[in-house]
Amino acid sequence: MNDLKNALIKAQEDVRANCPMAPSITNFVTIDFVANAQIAVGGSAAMVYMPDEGGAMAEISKCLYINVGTLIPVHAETVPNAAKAAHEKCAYVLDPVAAGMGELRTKLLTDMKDYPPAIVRANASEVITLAKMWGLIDTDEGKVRGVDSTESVESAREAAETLARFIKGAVCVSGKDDLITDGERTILSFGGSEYFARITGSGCSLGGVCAVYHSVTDPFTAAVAATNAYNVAGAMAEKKAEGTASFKVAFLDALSNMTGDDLAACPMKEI
Ligand SMILES: Nc1ncnc2c1ncn2[C@@H]1O[C@H](COP(=O)(O)OP(=O)(O)O)[C@@H](O)[C@H]1O
Ligand SMILES: Cc1ncsc1CCOP(=O)(O)O
Ligand SMILES: [Mg+2]
Repeated sequence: MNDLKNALIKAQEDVRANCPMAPSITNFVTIDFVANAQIAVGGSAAMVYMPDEGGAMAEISKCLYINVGTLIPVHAETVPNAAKAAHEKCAYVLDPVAAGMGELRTKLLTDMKDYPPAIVRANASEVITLAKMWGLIDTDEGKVRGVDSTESVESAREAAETLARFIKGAVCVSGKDDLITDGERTILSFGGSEYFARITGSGCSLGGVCAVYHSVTDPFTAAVAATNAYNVAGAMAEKKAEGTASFKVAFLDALSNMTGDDLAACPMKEI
């Protein structure tokens, strides 16, 4: 655990020192929150849409963020172009929002098996569904109910570990407690706030923040750094919040003051 804590401290220092740009192809609902969270932790944001833009961004950044939350026809070209370019030239974080819903989403996510992300950040249902889609596990679990999870974080452990080994990266399953694994090590990160489940975009923005940290460190450390940042900042924000809107503001404030020591102090447990 001490090695991990030191890596978290270094990751936060490197992000603040280098302000890495982690470009996103992300949904229209939460795009502003994603950009603001990325900037708050010390990174820089650039949101793109067009079929040639993800490839161009893969040339000038270390990690892209792809979130399939609100698909429109242009994404049929934009998403695979960006994912292929990022897989070859740098890396990408995937949020498979509402995996299993609709033909285009299913095709885009299924095809990503051939050019996988370095980090999958999703809720339990989405992680189980993606692992099933890629033929990595066989289970009756993984029922899709729009963008929210119907499964517990613990029930996604096998799917997450199998997926992490397949992508040779990390999987972060979010929920009340968050599970992060690289297929060898699996940890739980604690904290956060129930307010997260009452605002939209906490999951989406967490994926964008994973991409910022993965621009300076390995997938597992990056996924833990982002998750711990949310757990620490979420707990701080809850103390100030008077409702969901003031929670969101206080959360971004806390994220913008995040230090490496805060990330290392977040309660974690190896399981
Ligand atoms: N009940 C909860 N208590 C504490 N933190 C939570 C809770 N529900 C979600 N979170 C946090 O909210 C963020 C987004 O997770 P989640 O809501 O599972 O993603 P999604 O929005 O994609 O379904 C994560 O940082 C997670 O830890
Ligand atoms: C509500 C909604 N609909 C399509 S994408 C989206 C945002 C989901 O955000 P999150 O999974 O972070 O709550
Ligand atoms: Mg989500």
